[in-house]
Amino acid sequence: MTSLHSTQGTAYPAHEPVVAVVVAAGSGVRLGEGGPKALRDVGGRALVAHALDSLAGGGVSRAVIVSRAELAAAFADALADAPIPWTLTEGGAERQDSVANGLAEAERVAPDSRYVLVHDAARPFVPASVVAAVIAALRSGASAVIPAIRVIDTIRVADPHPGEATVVDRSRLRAVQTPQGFDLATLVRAHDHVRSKGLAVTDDAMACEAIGEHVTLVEGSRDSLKITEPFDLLVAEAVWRRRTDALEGTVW
Ligand SMILES: Nc1ccn([C@@H]2O[C@H](COP(=O)(O)OP(=O)(O)OP(=O)(O)O)[C@@H](O)[C@H]2O)c(=O)n1
Ligand SMILES: C[C@](O)(CO)[C@H](O)COP(=O)(O)O
Repeated sequence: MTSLHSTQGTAYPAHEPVVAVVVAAGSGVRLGEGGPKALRDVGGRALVAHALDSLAGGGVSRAVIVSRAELAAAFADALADAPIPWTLTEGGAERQDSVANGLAEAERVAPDSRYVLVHDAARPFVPASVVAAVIAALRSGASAVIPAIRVIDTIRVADPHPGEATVVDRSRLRAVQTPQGFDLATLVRAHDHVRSKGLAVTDDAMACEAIGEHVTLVEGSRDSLKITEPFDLLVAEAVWRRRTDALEGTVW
């Protein structure tokens, strides 16, 4: 029997499909040499494959990977044993352009998906529990959901005067992660809006706020670090080793 979940007066199946747009079209300049970032290896598996494992574990049913067409064969290799079906589409100059392209492809390949998660391939080790929490918040009626964590350093805002900076109250600060979850039609409308207005956004929740949507926070995870610089790869290796050890019963 299919159970139904009611959101704003409309009934939807509780386990309707969720599509993810996984952006992987960046240049990876800060990571440096070693090939496309999403195809870099941790624990014998490409980062994009780890990302799909995490998304599938949390309840995502199919994925649109956004990258470069000339990497299609390499992605097919890396994702030969992916846990969910995926398709590849071309990226754009900025992350927001890549997301917009991915959304168009998601509407094409997954017209039955009411919800979309937008995820950085550069965050391969997001725990499945975080993915599931984002989806649960969407199913509870939120239209835009972001995972976020507290900051652990004292933070200062740099003043215009060189060498001077002002402390800010870090108890109110949050570092924002992905996957960010949305009602698919709302996010498409948000991206159309920011493009037509020429607005630059660094994440998709910002695009939704630009059309007046409320953004809901759920707890993120430090495991979900964004692999940006070479040091981050070392941390990712450690996160992966801890996970593998946990599966094998080794205590850290
Ligand atoms: N035009 C772009 C830029 C970024 N991204 C993706 O957005 C995510 C977050 O970007 P970041 O980690 O900052 O990656 P890069 O842009 O690749 O890094 P860099 O700035 O060092 O080149 C990554 O998964 C990246 O592939 C994308 O799909 N298209
Ligand atoms: C979307 C994001 O991961 C949220 O923290 C982040 O903004 C992406 O990184 P970028 O360097 O801004 O592309």
